[in-house]
Parts: sequence; structure tokens; C-alpha cells
Amino acid sequence: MSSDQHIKKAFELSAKFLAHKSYNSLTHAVLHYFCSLEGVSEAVSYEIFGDPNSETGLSIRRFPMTLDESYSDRNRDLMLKALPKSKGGVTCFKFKGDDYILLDITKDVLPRRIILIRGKVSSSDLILVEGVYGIYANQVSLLDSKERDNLTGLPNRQTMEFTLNDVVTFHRNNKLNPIKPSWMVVLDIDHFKKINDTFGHLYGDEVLLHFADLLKKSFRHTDFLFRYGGEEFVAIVNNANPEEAQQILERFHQAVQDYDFPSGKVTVSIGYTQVDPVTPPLLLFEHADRALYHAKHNGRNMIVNFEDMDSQVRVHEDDIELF
Ligand SMILES: Nc1nc2c(ncn2[C@@H]2O[C@H](COP(=O)(O)OP(=O)(O)OP(=O)(O)O)[C@@H](O)[C@H]2O)c(=O)[nH]1
Repeated sequence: MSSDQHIKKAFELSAKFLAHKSYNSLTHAVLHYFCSLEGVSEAVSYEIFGDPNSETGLSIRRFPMTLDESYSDRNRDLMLKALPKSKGGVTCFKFKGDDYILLDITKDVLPRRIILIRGKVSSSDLILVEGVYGIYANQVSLLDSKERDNLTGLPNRQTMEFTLNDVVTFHRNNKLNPIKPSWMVVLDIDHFKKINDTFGHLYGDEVLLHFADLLKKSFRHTDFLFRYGGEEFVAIVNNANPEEAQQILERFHQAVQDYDFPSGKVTVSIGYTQVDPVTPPLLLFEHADRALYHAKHNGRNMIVNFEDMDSQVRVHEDDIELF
């Protein structure tokens, strides 16, 4: 490619990527572009939570993924080797005889974002990859301020609404080839106000951070996590039958009870419902929230499935005041 062609191509690419108004669509477009380069066999993006020097403290969540995916990520070993060495930016390296390019955004974004490209590209394409990295890193940090919660780095309520719509649409379109269901889960820390009142707001924030970290470690990389607001979080658990969904939630519920938070022991109330493709997404949230309300009203520190609630309770509990 001549240098004029190169500049033209770079301008075209930046215009194309700057037009994307959400992290999801931008990342899809960037991965699609990398996959179109000669010599590339795969491009995947990850969110990295925790300490890259500690295998147990590290959580790697792949994005994007399809909802019917169930295998754990095959690049985990590679990431464990490459991450501690990366100082950010674009790095080419070999692993078990294969060529890779690691694009590592460490600046101004939380969680750290990685794109892993498998393959070897020409030197002129590598210059374009580096250019796209620069645009992507800047755009991600801009889009994050709109789509993520500052404190925990989790996607926020607005992003949850978009994602839930996508999940429902996915199940609606897959009626002929159904996979295991998804579950809408609302999780709320019990007596959080007391933590703030006793230890102060900063301690409260610290508890929220630890709680969010536990969520990231306990749920699978195929599930979606959000901070809905305050001390309320949402998980969309994918590809799980009713028994598995219950087990996943019990495991998290127990993990919270076992954990030593900065303020001492903490408990969580959980309400959940199955994602039924014919129920409007907002109503799904409301059902999970009613189940949560039921848990709060019946002593807290418990898990309630909306489908198991008595139909009378489902309708009438709204009027009860919680203290
Ligand atoms: N530290 C901190 N506190 C917050 C944040 N967002 C909301 N809160 C506080 O969270 C508390 C929530 O209190 P409530 O809604 O009464 O809930 P609760 O005390 O957990 O009681 P139950 O949910 O009924 O168990 C309020 O005091 C809010 O001010 C935040 O980002 N940081």
C-alpha cells in the first residue's frame, strides 16, 4: 500500500469507528475489521478484573459471546502468561508456536480491556492495527462514561435495559432451536444504609466494590452483570436450566455470607425470574424485583424465584411498607 493509500484508509477507518455510539457495536465493528485482515484467524475481546499476577484473583470475561456458548475460554492460559508482561498498547508475541497481537487498554478505563488477535499481519497492516487501537482506546473511555458505573466498572442500568432487550430477542428468534433459558436476577445488599450510617459513606463504597468483585468472580463469563443503582445489582444468567440457575445463585449467596467485608459480615437478598421470550423485558425486571421484595419482606438474606411465589402474593405485596 502506498503512503497516500495508507492515509486514506486510516481516515476511512477512523470515520467508520467514530460513528459507533455504543461500546458493544464499536467492539463488534473493530473485531470484524481485525478478522478481515489477511493472516488473521481470530479476534476476541476481553474484560479483565482483578490482579493479573494472581491466577485466583483474576477474572477474564470474554466479549462478545453468543448466549448458547457454554465452554470456558480456551485462551485463558495464554492470557495468564501474556497479561503480567503487557504494559499496555500493542504487543506482538508468540505462544505455543502461534503468532498473536495483544491490544491492551490500561489507561483511563475500568475494567482493563484487551483485544487478542491470532495471526500475523503485514507491517503495513500492523500500522493500521496500531491506529485502530488508538481510536478504539479513546472511544471506549468516552463510551464508558455513558454506559458504565464509575465506582465498580460494571455496566449501568441503561446498558442493562439494552442487554436485556438483546437477550429476549435472542430467545424469541431461537424458538426453533431452543437453548437452555436465561434468568433475570436482582440482588440487593441487606441493611446497606446501616453500613453507611455506622462506618461512613467511603466504607459503604468499599463494600460495594468488594461485592461487585465477588459477583465477577462467582458468575460465569457467559453471564451479564450490572450495577442497577445504589446497593442493587442485576445479573442475567444465561444457558442454565432451573436447577442450575438455583445452584448458581445459592453459590453466590453463600460466597457473600462467607466473605469478610471491610464492615464485617454482609448478606444479600435475591429475586429472580426466567426470561420468557413473550414477556416484555420491563415486566421481567418487575417480576424479579417483586421476588426480591418478597425476600426483603420475609426476613432478607434469601433467594426467591418469582415463579414459585403464590399468585396472591405476586399481586398484593406492593402495598407493604419495608423498614
Ligand atoms: N456508600 C454508598 N451508599 C450508597 C450509594 N448509593 C446508594 N447508597 C445508600 O444505600 C442506602 C440504601 O438504603 P435502603 O434503600 O434503605 O436499603 P437498605 O438499608 O439496604 O435496606 P434493605 O434493602 O431493606 O435491606 C441509602 O442509605 C443510600 O444512601 C453509593 O454509591 N455509595
